[in-house]
Amino acid sequence: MSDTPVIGVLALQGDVREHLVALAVADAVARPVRRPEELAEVDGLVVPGGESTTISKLAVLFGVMEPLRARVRDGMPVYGTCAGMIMLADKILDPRSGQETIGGIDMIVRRNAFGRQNESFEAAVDVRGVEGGPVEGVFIRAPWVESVGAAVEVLAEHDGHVVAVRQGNALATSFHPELTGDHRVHRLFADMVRANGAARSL
Ligand SMILES: NC(=O)CC[C@H](N)C(=O)O
Repeated sequence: MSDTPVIGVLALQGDVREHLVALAVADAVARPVRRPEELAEVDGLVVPGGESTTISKLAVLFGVMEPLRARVRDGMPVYGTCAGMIMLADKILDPRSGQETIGGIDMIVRRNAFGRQNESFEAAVDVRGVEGGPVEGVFIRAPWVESVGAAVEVLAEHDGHVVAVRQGNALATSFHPELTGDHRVHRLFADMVRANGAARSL
């Protein structure tokens, strides 16, 4: 892999375009991914925000769910925002019927958790590993992380709830940095993809 990683955005449903733009700003080559052949060609993957039940069902329909699980198990860097965070949870509370996840992060996530209190809101969030002050967290019917296993690093909390985590090469945020002009979290992820590529070519 050259210094410019190729990062896919799972393009089944959700805010794919915004992630493609954010990744390009973060000096990655960004591509939509729908099919297993496209997944095989990327160095890392973003799972966007949207509606997690729909993304789950379409992933099964497009035959990409098992390949996604295999690549995440194999250590491909992956970043999920909002619905994407839900997709990366090993377990979700109150899943809709037929809703599956890719998994990869040992956490239990509650869907629409902030929604009951506050449908959508913005808040300054300090994210460990992101330099230069808090990021603007855009929360839209956002999940929160109810509990995490020992291998999971908590990167941020809001109102006493965990909203950003990392486990190895998997990163997830409840909020949507792709909807702001501040792409520091995407840079952090692009750096994770670069570091993973460098480690593999040793
Ligand atoms: N902004 C979002 O991605 C919302 C996620 C949505 N509430 C879900 O459960 O999938």
